[in-house]
Amino acid sequence: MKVAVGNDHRGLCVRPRVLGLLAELGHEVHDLGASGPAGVDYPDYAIPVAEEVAAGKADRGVLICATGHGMCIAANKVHGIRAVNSRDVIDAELSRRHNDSNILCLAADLLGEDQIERIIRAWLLTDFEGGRHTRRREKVDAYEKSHENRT
Ligand SMILES: O=C(CO)[C@H](O)[C@H](O)COP(=O)(O)O
Repeated sequence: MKVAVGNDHRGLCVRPRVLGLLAELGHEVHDLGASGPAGVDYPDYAIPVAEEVAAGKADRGVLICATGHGMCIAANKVHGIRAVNSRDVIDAELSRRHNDSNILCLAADLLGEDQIERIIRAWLLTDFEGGRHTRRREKVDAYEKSHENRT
């Protein structure tokens, strides 16, 4: 898969491990993250990654900040994005199986690197189950579509 990755200054510490893991797993990585320790603003990284995923230029996105919350909030403003902030493997798997999440947000301050690696591996390997979950996802999509271009 093509995976777009972004981090702010607080996600910088886990960036090498995440980029290395994705490459090791054979994914094509587009790194859009901050590369230095200077304080930056998470929307400047979340939105470009989300736009790549929404446009189909990337299949999935991974975003890392201190808590994962800011990245998740910002990414979900982009139409077509279903970003989740996962703290464990089961949570990440369920977000794929039930919600077809297309961006995974991670908390560098709250998760160890090993846990982050386990979460990413599981999330990338888990498929959307479809069925009743498709109907629910389509209701979200329909709401989003009906509110496009509203000011
Ligand atoms: O987790 C985050 C957003 O959800 C940011 O990484 C965090 O808020 C950055 O904080 P600071 O400017 O104090 O380093």
